Amino acid sequence: MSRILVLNCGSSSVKWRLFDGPDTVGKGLVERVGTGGPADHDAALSEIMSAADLSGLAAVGHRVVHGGDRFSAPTLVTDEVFAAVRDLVPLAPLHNPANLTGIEVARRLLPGVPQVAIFDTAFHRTMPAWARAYAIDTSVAGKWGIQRYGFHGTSHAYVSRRTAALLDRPVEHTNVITLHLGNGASACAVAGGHSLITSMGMSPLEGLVMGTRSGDIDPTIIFHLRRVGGLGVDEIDDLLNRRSGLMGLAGDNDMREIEARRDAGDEAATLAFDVYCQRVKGYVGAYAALLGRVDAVTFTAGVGENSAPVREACLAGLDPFGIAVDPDRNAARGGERVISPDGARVAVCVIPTDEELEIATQTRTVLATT
Ligand SMILES: Nc1ncnc2c1ncn2[C@@H]1O[C@H](COP(=O)(O)OP(=O)(O)O)[C@@H](O)[C@H]1O
Ligand SMILES: CC(=O)OP(=O)(O)O
Ligand SMILES: [Mg+2]
Repeated sequence: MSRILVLNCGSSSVKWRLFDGPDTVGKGLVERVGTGGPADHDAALSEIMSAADLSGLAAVGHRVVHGGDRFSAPTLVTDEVFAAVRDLVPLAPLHNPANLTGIEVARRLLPGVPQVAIFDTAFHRTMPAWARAYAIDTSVAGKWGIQRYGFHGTSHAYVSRRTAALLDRPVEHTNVITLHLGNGASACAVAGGHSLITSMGMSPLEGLVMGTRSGDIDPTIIFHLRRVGGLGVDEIDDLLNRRSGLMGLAGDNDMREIEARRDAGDEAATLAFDVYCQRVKGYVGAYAALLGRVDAVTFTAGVGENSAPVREACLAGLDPFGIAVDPDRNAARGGERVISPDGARVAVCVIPTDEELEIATQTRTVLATT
């Protein structure tokens, strides 16, 4: 059976996994990278690739965050595809550079091994026109390619499918609100297995509060900082992408630290926690309205899988919507699980995401057709 290496370069971590057929034969995680720029990612990757036994590889599958208008399926990386991903860097400044570094390092160390790109945006290409459009002049939007794309698609697709399986329901008749809460964070309303709408937009900056990203803000803030505050456009970009979110509100992007400080009575950490969780709750309400019927709400990724206090706060007070969390089930640890009380109208689930498995599976489909 063929061996596949998967590289998932996120904004704060590099995850890698080596598959031999369906089995995982090696894996690792390098955390807290990215603060020192792409050099960080290059070093982490070179370390990984020298530590693992990469003989007999059939392919390397790469997570690529922004695929723009062009990519809606897993794609063999050619020079031309590489250039197209590079052209999208301005729309995913924390991610596409790291993804390109991953491809470059893999090409350098594994010459002749096919490289396959799996795009975060692909799952959301089914979003209806009203979910993709921003309400601005359509001629301006058309000229500059301004539209909503959505991200974390590999994760939203995987956990919504696993949610249906856990609940023993057919995917095509299951509506799930998936909450991917990692360093980057996004919500998705998945209707019958398809993305209906998601909180990230043209770039991974829109929507929920994140580790270092603001999520939704009034665009006037940008004009004001430019015109009145005298900040440059690049400074504002840096502020909103790298120095906002939990980091901006409390000086730390790691939810573990925010929780520890909140427990100790720290006001900034308490405010950061509240802004973060109330934003999630607002999206859950909005997406319940858009879906009409909600069968499940599923938490995933670093914060969603591990933080009982965040899960509790995000859904507190939603009993009138049939959404509730059982405190003991929420506090227990484990793999795929239901944390709502028995008989609740909406199942609340925790599903560990597995972007790497999904990427390996999709990489094999490309190999099978080329
Ligand atoms: N036990 C925990 N409690 C709260 N947050 C946690 C815990 N473990 C991990 N996290 C959070 O998960 C984040 C990383 O999530 P992850 O999905 O791996 O990120 P990414 O893929 O975006 O780099 C960390 O920044 C940290 O805040
Ligand atoms: C798209 C995105 O924000 O990814 P990550 O959560 O890995 O930073
Ligand atoms: Mg991630």
